[in-house]
Amino acid sequence: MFNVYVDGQYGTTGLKIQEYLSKHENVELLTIDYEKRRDLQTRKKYMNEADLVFLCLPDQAAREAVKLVENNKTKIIDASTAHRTNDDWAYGIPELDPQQREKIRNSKRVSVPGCHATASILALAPLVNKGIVPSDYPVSIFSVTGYSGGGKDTIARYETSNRKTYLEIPRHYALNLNHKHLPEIMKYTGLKDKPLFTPIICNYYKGLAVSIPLFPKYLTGNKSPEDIRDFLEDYYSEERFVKVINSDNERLLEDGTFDITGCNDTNRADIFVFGSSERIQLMARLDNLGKGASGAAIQCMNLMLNIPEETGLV
Ligand SMILES: NC(=O)C1=CN([C@@H]2O[C@H](COP(=O)(O)OP(=O)(O)OC[C@H]3O[C@@H](n4cnc5c(N)ncnc54)[C@H](OP(=O)(O)O)[C@@H]3O)[C@@H](O)[C@H]2O)C=CC1
Ligand SMILES: CC(=O)N[C@@H](CCC(=O)OP(=O)(O)O)C(=O)O
Repeated sequence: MFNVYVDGQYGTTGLKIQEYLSKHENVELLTIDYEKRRDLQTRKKYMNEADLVFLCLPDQAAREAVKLVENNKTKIIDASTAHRTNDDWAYGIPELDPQQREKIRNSKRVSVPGCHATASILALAPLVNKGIVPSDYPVSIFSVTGYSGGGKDTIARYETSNRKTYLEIPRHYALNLNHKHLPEIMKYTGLKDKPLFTPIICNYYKGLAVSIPLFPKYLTGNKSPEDIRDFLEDYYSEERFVKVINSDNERLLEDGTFDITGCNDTNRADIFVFGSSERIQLMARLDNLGKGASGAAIQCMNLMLNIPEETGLV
């Protein structure tokens, strides 16, 4: 049995991680009283008692929390953006390449990827790595997400009875074109130029999908959608949590539209390749609180504690 502590356990990702841990047979959860959740000494005590700590905090608080661990035993998984491009931390996508799972397994410090970043990297990284999408390709990523990705303050704004009318409609954000997930997307796909990334937050709780247009005549070898789909299917063929969806019956709803919530309540990411010999739409969907955050954190924990990777996950 491993002792596990969640710092920020009353926040959105923290509560979701706790939900997973409460059903996990290999771990004992160290709980902190709600009133003590920001008390430095109590947090420090739990962190140093634990075999593994999840940080579910804002970036600056996560950086400070790392310093509270004063022993060599406690492993840390950080859900924030603070350490995602730091080479001393392993990046928490086991499916990234053939080495990544081992890196996570052997690391005491693992950073959980951003939700938009996970979907974008799973779709693009193998293609850039193989040279099919040139590393200087002008990539554009369009992402539609539920509001839980914004954390408890955003959730409260959406769920109050007298909410602003504009929250009822989809809203583009990060229009400074400098969203915080861009550095990790560049680092782990190998893209040389910053993608044009447009996220849109909508009036539903969870579920996210990225759409990435690709024009075959600018890809290496003028690839068709079938070529790209076959390549990705082969690349992820051994993976339990990444699926390339091939059949049209599974791809679309009965009226021909796409279901952004199709991976909700799972730790799965689904990849889709639509299009023709002229235009391709590469898409990936996930639960932003599942494979996009807390599910990915549990998957990494299992690896770091040498527990079967899929334990507690569907
Ligand atoms: N929501 C999502 O889909 C995802 C979130 N993340 C990342 O996970 C982290 C947590 O996000 P999320 O759960 O959504 O955020 P929330 O705002 O829902 O929760 C954050 C929690 O951290 C606590 N907290 C804040 N500052 C401190 C501090 N100095 N000391 C101790 N506790 C503190 C808050 O306490 P209090 O109750 O007092 O406010 C709150 O409980 C963020 O870095 C976020 O970027 C990553 C992937 C996806
Ligand atoms: C809807 C919404 O606001 N989503 C968040 C991302 C959620 C996520 O992946 O978490 P990190 O903050 O840890 O990167 C955003 O785009 O900033």
